[in-house]
Amino acid sequence: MSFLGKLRERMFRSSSKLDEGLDALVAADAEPEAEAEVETPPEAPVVPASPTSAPPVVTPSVDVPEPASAKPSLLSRLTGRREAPRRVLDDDMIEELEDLLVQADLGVETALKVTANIAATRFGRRVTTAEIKSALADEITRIMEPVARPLPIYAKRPQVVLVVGVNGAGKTTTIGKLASQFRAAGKSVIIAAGDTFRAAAVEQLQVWGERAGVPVMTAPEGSDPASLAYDALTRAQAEGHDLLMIDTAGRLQNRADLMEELAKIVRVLRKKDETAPHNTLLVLDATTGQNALNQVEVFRQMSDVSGLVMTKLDGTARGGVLVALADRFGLPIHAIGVGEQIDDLSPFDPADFAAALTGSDSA
Ligand SMILES: Nc1nc2c(ncn2[C@@H]2O[C@H](COP(=O)(O)OP(=O)(O)OP(=O)(O)O)[C@@H](O)[C@H]2O)c(=O)[nH]1
Repeated sequence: MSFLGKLRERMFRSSSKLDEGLDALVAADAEPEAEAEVETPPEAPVVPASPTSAPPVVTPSVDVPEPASAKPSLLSRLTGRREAPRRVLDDDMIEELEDLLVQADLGVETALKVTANIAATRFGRRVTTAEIKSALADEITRIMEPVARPLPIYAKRPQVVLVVGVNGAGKTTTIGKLASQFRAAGKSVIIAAGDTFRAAAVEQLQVWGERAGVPVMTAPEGSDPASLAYDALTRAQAEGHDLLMIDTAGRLQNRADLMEELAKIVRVLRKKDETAPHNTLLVLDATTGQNALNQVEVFRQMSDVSGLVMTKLDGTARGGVLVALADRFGLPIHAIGVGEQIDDLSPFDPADFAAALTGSDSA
């Protein structure tokens, strides 16, 4: 199955609220085709309806508005098939679209920006659901394109990747998936189980290490994570590994302690390599919706976050938060998690994501 197919199937398996909402948006107030009378924007040229032309092809990039009072095409009258319902894009519809986007976790700021851009070239026009979905997908793609960047791989060996995020966000799983992908790409990887306070977290990482075929360095429960990080970097250098991935604790309950713990890990890593860590990956759980924005703020205060991985995009209708994140922070999005299996981590493709989120066919 193509990535888009898989993403679509998984991302909103439980419910595609935005997709359904957009369908309802136009259908709710659709005008009978032949009766719609709206004012054509004065500056817009009017395209005469040709009696022999096919039903209008809906493309968001066409700036020429539909004639407001267009009758059903000859083809649709002959075949008796209904054309797609249309609704005038007016203030009411824009407001409803904004609400829909806010509900889909794009956040108020991003929702307003996106709808304003859609309205800029279409206000007063009679639009179909497909046109709105496609326009929305284009806007989302435009926001996301600058941030869609795979985890950079440097010539520097070992490249140290610090992985941060709250408990349960999917750090361990993501480290396992990434390690497996890097191994498949011929890189040698070593993992350090830096959440030394939770035996279960260490065990889980060992399971993932086995699955990925990658060694996992551990330390006794309750020992200093910075000391483990130091030992792990020493070993990675001695054994010539390409990548060292360091898991960390995610106890936000005691923010000051966590901040000190992360700072200390960075300090000791720099004793061995002053350029380390080379990446600080923040793992976020899509199902937390807008809370993910707060987590970025908090972790940016605690560490030098260089990129994001968004997990659990399968089966949530809250994936829109990724758009808000891209719009607000502009941090690179390296990958997205779409399941619990080892190969369920995909590079982030903005057009595919936008198509899956909106239910559009434009990708
Ligand atoms: N559906 C789904 N589940 C995921 C994904 N990524 C992680 N999970 C699940 O989320 C749960 C938490 O993942 P972990 O990797 O243990 O999270 P963590 O951040 O390491 O959490 P702690 O070990 O508590 O610090 C596990 O049950 C994973 O299987 C994903 O992309 N999709």
